[in-house]
Amino acid sequence: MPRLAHLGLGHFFRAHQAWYTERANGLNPDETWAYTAFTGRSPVLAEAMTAGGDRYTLIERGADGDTASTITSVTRSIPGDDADGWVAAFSDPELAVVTVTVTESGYGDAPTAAPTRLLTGIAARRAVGAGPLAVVSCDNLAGNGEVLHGAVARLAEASDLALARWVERNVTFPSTMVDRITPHTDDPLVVVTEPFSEWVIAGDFPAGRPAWHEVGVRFVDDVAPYERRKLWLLNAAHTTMTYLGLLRGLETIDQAWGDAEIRATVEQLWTEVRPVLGQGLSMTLPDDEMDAALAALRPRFANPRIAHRLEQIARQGREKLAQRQQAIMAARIEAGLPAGEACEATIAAFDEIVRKGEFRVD
Ligand SMILES: NC(=O)c1ccc[n+]([C@@H]2O[C@H](COP(=O)([O-])OP(=O)(O)OC[C@H]3O[C@@H](n4cnc5c(N)ncnc54)[C@H](O)[C@@H]3O)[C@@H](O)[C@H]2O)c1
Ligand SMILES: O=P(O)(O)OC[C@@H](O)[C@@H](O)[C@H](O)[C@H](O)CO
Repeated sequence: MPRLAHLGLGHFFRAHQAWYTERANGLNPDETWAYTAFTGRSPVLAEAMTAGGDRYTLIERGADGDTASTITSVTRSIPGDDADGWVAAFSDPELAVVTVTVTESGYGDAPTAAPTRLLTGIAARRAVGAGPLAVVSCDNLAGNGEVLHGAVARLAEASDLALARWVERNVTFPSTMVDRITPHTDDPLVVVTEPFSEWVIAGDFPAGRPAWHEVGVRFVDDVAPYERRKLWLLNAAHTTMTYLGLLRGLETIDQAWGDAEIRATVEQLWTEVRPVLGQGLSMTLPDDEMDAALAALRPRFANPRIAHRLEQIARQGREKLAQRQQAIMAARIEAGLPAGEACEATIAAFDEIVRKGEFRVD
């Protein structure tokens, strides 16, 4: 039985966590790890993956060409509404790690959101004495592990105090910084992503994990400075390019980056972010790490072949702005600085898009 489970089978999981696992398996053929992957909502992708023998093609699309590989680390794909399949996966003592990518909206208290479903699985696991587990959020949320832990703990405390105690003793919620630009594609068995990839993890894995550390994953004591770096430099820049770009009739990130005024606004955003990047954190990354991140970001945004659509990034705009531009502005104001023109311009563009009603931002 697979020792890994995933909630939120989609594009990013297959370009990132499943890809790292595939590579770790390649280096450790005697100790391979496999995934059971559950969709978050619609069953369509699980059905397509099953019909395709759970093998899919990952295309790493650089500015100059493609590299294609077949990924086999997902061995079972299950529709998210298969409650029996979910309970069976959690009841298996072999299960060691559950990764999660359900978007920002998947952390609420709806029955279909991640916390409720995880608690159902964890309760089943406790009932059969199947042992400890790591639950790893891989969504673009600040403090994603803490957020998920808090949500699961609150639900447990409200329903069953003994279960809440069991969660505290047996389930860990590592925090992660995840990065790999992965646009959505139409073919369910083909995932297109960029060559760049990063995964930084802080936290314990009480039942073990794949040898991700052998394939570039960094294990650190505190992931917050890495998350902050990525969220405020990359994701905030995506948000700025998206709303400014849509207002100008542009369609993709590389087009927005190619617009001199938008590019200048992004560079201005990075200037606004820099003095507050470490604010409220216990450590700040060294300047040269920031410079390296920005030097890598410019060609990533310019990649003309990745076609990352602004309409995709525009979704869930309010949640994203709260974590990105509004958080940056709050940090600047707290530091006695002006709120920041690039952040204000992004929010004004978002408001204009909402007013016009041409694009979905919810
Ligand atoms: N695509 C990227 O470039 C990228 C990069 C880094 C991180 N991420 C993170 O991964 C997340 C998913 O991205 P993706 O490209 O895989 O999207 P996707 O649409 O391909 O897959 C999203 C998955 O989440 C599920 N889901 C969505 N909303 C949900 C909800 N409210 N409750 C429960 N399940 C829900 C969907 O059913 C689906 O299984 C992003 O929101 C982001 O946090 C994505
Ligand atoms: O994934 P979202 O929807 O939070 O934001 C859209 C993009 O900014 C995002 O997916 C990036 O491509 C990604 O975070 C790169 O690692």
